[in-house]
Amino acid sequence: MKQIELAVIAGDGIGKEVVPEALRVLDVVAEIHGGLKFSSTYHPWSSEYYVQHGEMMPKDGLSHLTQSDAIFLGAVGDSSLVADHISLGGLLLKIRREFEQVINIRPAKQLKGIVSPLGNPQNFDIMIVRENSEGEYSSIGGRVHSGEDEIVIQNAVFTKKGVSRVINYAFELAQKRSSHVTSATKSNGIVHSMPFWDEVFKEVAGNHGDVQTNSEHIDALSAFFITKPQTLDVVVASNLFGDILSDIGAAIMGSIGIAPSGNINLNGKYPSMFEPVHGSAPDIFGKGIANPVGQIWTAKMMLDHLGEHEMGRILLGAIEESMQSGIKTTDIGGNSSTSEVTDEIIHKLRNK
Ligand SMILES: NC(=O)c1ccc[n+]([C@@H]2O[C@H](COP(=O)([O-])OP(=O)(O)OC[C@H]3O[C@@H](n4cnc5c(N)ncnc54)[C@H](O)[C@@H]3O)[C@@H](O)[C@H]2O)c1
Ligand SMILES: O=C(O)C[C@@H](O)C(=O)O
Ligand SMILES: [K+]
Ligand SMILES: [Mn+2]
Repeated sequence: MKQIELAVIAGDGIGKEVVPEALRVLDVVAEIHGGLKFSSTYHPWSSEYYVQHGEMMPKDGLSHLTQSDAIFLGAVGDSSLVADHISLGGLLLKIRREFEQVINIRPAKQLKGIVSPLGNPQNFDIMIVRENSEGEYSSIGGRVHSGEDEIVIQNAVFTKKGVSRVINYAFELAQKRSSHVTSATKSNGIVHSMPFWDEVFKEVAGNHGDVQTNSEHIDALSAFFITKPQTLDVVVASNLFGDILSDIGAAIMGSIGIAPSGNINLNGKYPSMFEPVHGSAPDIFGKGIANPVGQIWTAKMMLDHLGEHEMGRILLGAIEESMQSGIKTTDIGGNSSTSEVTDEIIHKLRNK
């Protein structure tokens, strides 16, 4: 029996609704597999936890996660309780950084049974490779003086190590796909970091002669996601550009509610973390209508990461069959509840 230890952080808002649903699905996956068992350790770290304890997680919180095979997270953020930069900084971004989850992979492709809002979507299949540890998300800078004299500085950090690492990852991934990498740049306006990004991209491209490349400014590339997504394969981007592109990728698939992601640790020192692209969606929390597909597809990515590719393939098939049968939440044009969608996915899984 292969025992998989999961550290589970449902977090805030709809994270608390979709994580239990995906765990229900994973238990069925284990049952069908026959030789697999998930054992979950739940951590209540969230904005509510902050209100009670004055911090998003205990001081030794990370040490509770190190032994797990993977971290399975929902969403973090409840600005009615804690400012977003405190809640995300104290939990989500802290885990990404301290566990050296330096790459964030976010697929955007058409799923059977889900209608893209694009008029002519032409079967796109994109993988966004987002730098996940530095760039625009660096907490370097500060605020001085006040009122009309206030000065605010936010620095972006781009290291040779970090940039070449994410670009190399993108090229290696492209070699397993359609062998094409698009770089998201903005070297016409951001005059230090982005020309540097372009140089590193060229250098890495030179070592991967079999991979086709192009480089697009982020504004134009954002539009290409809408006008010609079928021309994109792997898209490599800095932390902020990758964040924005992944919401566009989710939108052209049909909803932010279905997009999955993996925060990948490459050096094996710490576990990787899997979470949907979406946040805590306070506008729909508590209504039972959150789309669980993002969290369940995320579970599929986690299965792949844990070497269970066959189960991952079966799970994605079950998601697509459920969507084709019309059991969907309202964000993708259905009228089913969160748990009805999960039940249908489980039903399809059992009939595979
Ligand atoms: N990785 C994360 O944990 C993460 C990601 C994004 C935002 N956040 C946080 O979440 C909070 C809300 O942020 P936001 O509103 O910018 O983004 P959001 O992704 O939570 O919501 C954006 C819109 O998408 C809808 N939506 C999101 N997930 C859905 C789902 N599963 N099913 C159906 N509809 C869904 C919401 O109802 C909302 O209309 C903030 O505190 C933010 O900081 C966290
Ligand atoms: O990384 C962020 O900015 C948080 C959230 O928007 C995400 O995409 O995970
Ligand atoms: K999330
Ligand atoms: Mn985001």
